[in-house]
Amino acid sequence: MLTLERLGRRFPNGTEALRDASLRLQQGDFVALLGPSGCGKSTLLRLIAGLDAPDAGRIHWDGGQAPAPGEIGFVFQDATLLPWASAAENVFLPLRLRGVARGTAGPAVQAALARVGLDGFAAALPRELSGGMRMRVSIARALVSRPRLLLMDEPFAALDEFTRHGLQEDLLALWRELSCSVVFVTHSIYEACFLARRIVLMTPRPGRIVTEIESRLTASPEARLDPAYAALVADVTHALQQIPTAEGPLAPSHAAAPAWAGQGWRQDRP
Ligand SMILES: Nc1ncnc2c1ncn2[C@@H]1O[C@H](COP(=O)(O)OP(=O)(O)OP(=O)(O)O)[C@@H](O)[C@H]1O
Repeated sequence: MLTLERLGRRFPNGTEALRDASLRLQQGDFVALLGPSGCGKSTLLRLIAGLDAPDAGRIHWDGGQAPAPGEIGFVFQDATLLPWASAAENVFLPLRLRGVARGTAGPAVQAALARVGLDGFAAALPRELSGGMRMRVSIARALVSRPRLLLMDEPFAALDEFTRHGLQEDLLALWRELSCSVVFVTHSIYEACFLARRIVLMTPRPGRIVTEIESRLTASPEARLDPAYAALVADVTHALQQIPTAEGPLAPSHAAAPAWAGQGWRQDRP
């Protein structure tokens, strides 16, 4: 679907957020970008979305053409809903901005709300919804144009654990149903391991992609109780501990992986 070739981004204030970041994304992938705070994960997502431009390297879309508006959905950490507009109006917004008439958009808006379990809440205002429901509206808004690629920037970070688990499971179901690709930014090793088929690890700033671990877990709620999930978490934790920084390895412990780890398939990058 997309190749990122040695992307670099230095902001006008001199902050070098990314250096030589390379990644290949296939249609139908679910990739988690995992790395410490400030390592450039959001910057990388914004470059993919076309919301910012790299200073170095290039982004190559298969077929040579960047996606049309609506082919990429973006979900942020905050639900970012219009507070005065109903759930349905918020979901309609991206279609409205593209000139789609309200009447024509109605079925798509209803379907998107139903897909995230909010059929009965079309008329509700954001303040009448819980945090998890507001995030569902935000996801419905990203899905309403049936994007090929869904970019998610720590969408569940502000939610309680019960809500987060529910939304993670719903997201997996949506991903399977819609067969879109997902790039998901997170700080959480557990979240990355539960959701993603490919867990991509980044160095501290300037962010580079150093290691990738492939998950062989079944994408289902039961995976949380699978011993292979714990083993994958151990693999990723160990790989993070190995990431070199200017001050030494990223984590204080440089211990060997536990014997029961090793379910994931690891590929180090140059
Ligand atoms: N517009 C900007 N101008 C200057 N510096 C910026 C800008 N945007 C981001 N940065 C800096 O670039 C670095 C990477 O930021 P980014 O938000 O991509 O990191 P992140 O990995 O997503 O962080 P977090 O996990 O904490 O959200 C940070 O040091 C940040 O302060």
